[in-house]
Amino acid sequence: MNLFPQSNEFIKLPLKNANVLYLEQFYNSETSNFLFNTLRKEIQWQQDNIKLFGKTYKQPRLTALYAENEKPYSYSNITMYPESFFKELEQVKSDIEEKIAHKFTTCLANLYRTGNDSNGWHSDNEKELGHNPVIASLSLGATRSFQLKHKTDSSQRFNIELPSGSLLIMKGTTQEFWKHQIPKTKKHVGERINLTFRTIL
Ligand SMILES: O=C(O)CCC(=O)C(=O)O
Ligand SMILES: [Fe+2]
Repeated sequence: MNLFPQSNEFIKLPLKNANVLYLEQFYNSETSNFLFNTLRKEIQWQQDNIKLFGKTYKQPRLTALYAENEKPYSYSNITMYPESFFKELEQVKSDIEEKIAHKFTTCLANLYRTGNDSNGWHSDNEKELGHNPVIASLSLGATRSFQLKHKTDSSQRFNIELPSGSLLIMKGTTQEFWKHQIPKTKKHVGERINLTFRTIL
C-alpha cells in the first residue's frame, strides 16, 4: 500500500511533540542514481571507532563530514573534522536549502554497506547543533527502515521506509522528545547513502 502518493509537497508525520516532514520523491530515480554513484566514489568514507561505556567499537557504517567552516562535530566520543564541500554535494545542499528555505553549514554522510550496517537509537541533540535544530536527511540507494520512538511515552513509535530520492526533515522539538535509528535488517539489501544536513554553531 502506498500511503504517500507522489507529490511535490511534504507530508507531516503524525507524531506528538515533534515536527517531522517527509517528501517521497525529492529527486527522481535518474538524479538519485547519478548522485548515489558519484557520492559513493567521491566521498572520503571512513570507519571510526566509537567508545560506549568505556569500550571501543568500530562504528557499524562508514561516515564522512563536509562543512563550509572548520568546526569539528563530536558525538559518541568521536570528533570529526570536516572536508570542504565538492560540486555535487554543494548542489544537493543548495537544492535542499532552496526547497525548505533554510541554510546549513555541514553535511554528515553515512554509508550503510549491507543490512548489517546500522545507526543505533539516538537524538541529534549535541550542543553545537543549537536548540531545536533543523536536520535534513536525504536517502540514496537501497531502501531502509527509519524508526522513531518517543523518549518518555513508550506507546509512541513510528516506522517509515526511506526509498532512494526521499527527503526527511526533523525540526522543532523532535530531538528533545524522540530518538531515531536505522536498524540492522536480515533482508539482502544493497548499499545506502544518507546525507544529513545540519548547522554547526
Ligand atoms: O541514515 C539515516 O537515515 C539516519 C542518519 C542519522 O540519524 C544521523 O546521521 O544522525
Ligand atoms: Fe540522527
